[in-house]
Amino acid sequence: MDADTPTEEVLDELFATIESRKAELPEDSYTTTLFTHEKGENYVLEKLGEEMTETILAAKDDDREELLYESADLVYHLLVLLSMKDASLDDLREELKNRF
Ligand SMILES: N=c1c2ncn([C@@H]3O[C@H](COP(=O)(O)OP(=O)(O)OP(=O)(O)O)[C@@H](O)[C@H]3O)c2ncn1[C@@H]1O[C@H](COP(=O)(O)O)[C@@H](O)[C@H]1O
Repeated sequence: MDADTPTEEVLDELFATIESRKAELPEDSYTTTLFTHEKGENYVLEKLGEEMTETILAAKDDDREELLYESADLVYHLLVLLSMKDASLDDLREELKNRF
């Protein structure tokens, strides 16, 4: 993903990057550390809990900038979890669509 990615394609690009990290496990990648952590998926679950808490605190503080920053951390870690469980962004879209 780079700065030229159209905004509406960012989630797809991010998920594709996560899938690529999962397949290739490059050494200098934060995403790789999530896929290879000694605590396994529990580490990602802990990170999700932390990011959720930080998101809630930002909302309670009415700190819009922090809310967006922590929400982005939360969404990124959620996408890593979906990838870890062999679910895709399209699976998530399908689930949401079924609720219309
Ligand atoms: N979107 C993200 C992304 N969001 C959050 N993070 C990392 O998630 C970690 C969050 O951990 P913490 O909350 O402990 O860190 P923090 O935010 O500095 O600390 P707090 O102030 O929130 O407590 C940080 O190390 C962030 O760098 C991310 N790391 C990577 N990505 C994307 O994934 C792509 C691939 O990244 P690599 O795998 O590193 O190549 C990147 O190009 C980005 O597009």
